[in-house]
Parts: sequence; structure tokens; C-alpha cells
Amino acid sequence: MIEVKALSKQFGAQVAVNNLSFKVDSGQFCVLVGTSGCGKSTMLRMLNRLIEPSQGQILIKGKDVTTQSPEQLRRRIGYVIQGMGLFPHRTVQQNIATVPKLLGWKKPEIDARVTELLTLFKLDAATFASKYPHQLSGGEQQRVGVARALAAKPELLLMDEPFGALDPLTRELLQDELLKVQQLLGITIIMVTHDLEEAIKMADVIAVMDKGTLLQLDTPEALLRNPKAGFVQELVGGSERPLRLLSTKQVSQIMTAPIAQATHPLPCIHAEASLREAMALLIWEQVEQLQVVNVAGQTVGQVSLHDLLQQGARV
Ligand SMILES: Nc1ncnc2c1ncn2[C@@H]1O[C@H](COP(=O)(O)OP(=O)(O)OP(=O)(O)O)[C@@H](O)[C@H]1O
Repeated sequence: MIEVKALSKQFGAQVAVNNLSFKVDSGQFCVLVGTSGCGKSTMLRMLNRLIEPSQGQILIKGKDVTTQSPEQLRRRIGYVIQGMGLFPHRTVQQNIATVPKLLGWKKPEIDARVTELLTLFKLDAATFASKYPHQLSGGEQQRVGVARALAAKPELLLMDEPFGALDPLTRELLQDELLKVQQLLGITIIMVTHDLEEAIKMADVIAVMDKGTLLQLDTPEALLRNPKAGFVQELVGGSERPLRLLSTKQVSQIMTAPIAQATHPLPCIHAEASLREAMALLIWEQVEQLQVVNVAGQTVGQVSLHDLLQQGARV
């Protein structure tokens, strides 16, 4: 889907991005992490030509991005930044309708899309469509920001610290919603974050950057198990590593067959919960086994302390 070839950007004497090359497959969620000033936002903004590279090439679906005007390109690529960037004098409906309107969609088609997106992000259309950004909470504004970016059905969504300004609970809620929406729509997402826990939760692949270069591009589990020596190891290798490893998998991936008849009831965990959540429940409840249930509340398996210890261990 995206191929970045030997991409560099200098601002005067400052090298912000230095000879970066990587590929992101269609439908993948790629997260860029690294310390402040390492070039993440510059990298992201070159993808939709908000910044022009000094050297190198970007191909999207095999086509060089410079073969289209920046405006044409940006209509095909969703872009979400921290602190919304909504148009303050336009309603939620008008904000979301911006790009479809520019593309000449018909009114009924636009209205249907706005309602569909508001519903997808759990915002009641009758209540929210006519509101202005200042009448919304931060979390609601951010949802509208993502809905606006998805309005014209882009195949690629770029997100720069989209949840950075939100409280931890709202942040987690929006992360879960975004993951569901991505699975539903199958779009490719490239997201910048400072937050390694967020990267591990959201990413299919994590790109670790330092001083304008790409140090490692790997799945969260591979990154945690085999970080390259130096900065990547420092970033992921602390005492949190076993718990972060537990965050990369769901209970359903390691559960075993349910016990036919448990002598006494076990605490329940959802099959979609992370192994980290399962570990927390085991500690909290002082038990060594959990019963795994599906959305309908039916028992589908069990998971034990022993299984979890193995998953978080060095191999
Ligand atoms: N327009 C610009 N003019 C000059 N220097 C710039 C410009 N934009 C970015 N830089 C410099 O390029 C480097 C990379 O900046 P960038 O914003 O890409 O980093 P970042 O990793 O996204 O940082 P943060 O996480 O703090 O947002 C920084 O040293 C920054 O000062």
C-alpha cells in the first residue's frame, strides 16, 4: 500500500528525517514511536504532502504521490491531529461533510454518510449533527475529527497524536472504537504517538524512530522480544516488558478447553480481554484460574496463571 524510499527532510541545517525506507501493507495499522523531535510528524506530513521531502520518494498503491496535486492527494487521505482542528464556525454535520462536498457528492449521499459515521462513533445524529465544535467535549470533538477524516472513504488514514489531549478513560474508549472501526472498514492507518502502551495496543507494526532515522520496524511482540541494542532496547526493555508482552495477546488466543465441572465458580474474563487484564484479575481475585466467556456470557474456555506466566516470559 505505502512504500517510502530513502526519504529525507532538512529544514536548513536541521535534518528532521534521514534516509528513511519502509513499507506498510494494505489494511495494516502502523504506529510511529520515538522521543520528541525525532521526526515522526515530519515523516507523517510528507505522506500527504503537507511537507515536501528534500530527497526520496513515496509511493501509495504503486503511484508516486507527486503525480497528483497536494489537494487531490489529501482528499484521498484522511488526516487527524491532536486537538481536533475542526472548523469552529461549521456544525458537526458541515465539518464531516467537508471533503465529500469538495468531491461533488450529492446531498442525500452526504447526509447518509454523516449519519453513518456519527452512529459508528456512538454520537446520536439527531443530537450532535447541528452542534458546533465548542459545544462538544474533547472526546466528542476528537470522534468528530476522526469521522471527518473518514468521510470520503479514504483507504489511508494518518493520525498525529490523535488522543494525546484526552483523559486516560476517554483515550482508552476511543482507542477501542478506532480499532473496531478499522477492522470494520479495513483501512490502512499510520499513527504517531509518544505512548508506547498505546502503540502496543493499537499496532500491527511499530516503527521506532530516533534522530530522524528508522531503527526497527516490527510487530509489537517481536519488538518486545528482540529489540535492537541501544535506543529500542532502552525504550521497550524496562521492568514493564513482561506486562507489555501480555498486552499483545487476547485471552482467546491462549485459552484451553473449559473444565467440565469446576468444583467452585471461577472469576470470569472476556475472551477478547488482553492477557494483561487476565493477569490483573488473577492477582486481584487471588486465584490461579479464570473462566473465559464470550459476548453472550457462555463459557468458552479457561486460562491459568501458569499459561500467563509462560506468555510473559523470556523464551
Ligand atoms: N517547519 C520546520 N522548520 C524547522 N525545523 C522544523 C520544522 N518542523 C520540524 N522541525 C524540526 O525537525 C525535527 C523533527 O520534528 P518533528 O515535529 O517531526 O518531530 P516529532 O518526532 O514529531 O516530535 P514531537 O513528538 O515532539 O511532536 C525537530 O528538531 C524540529 O525542531
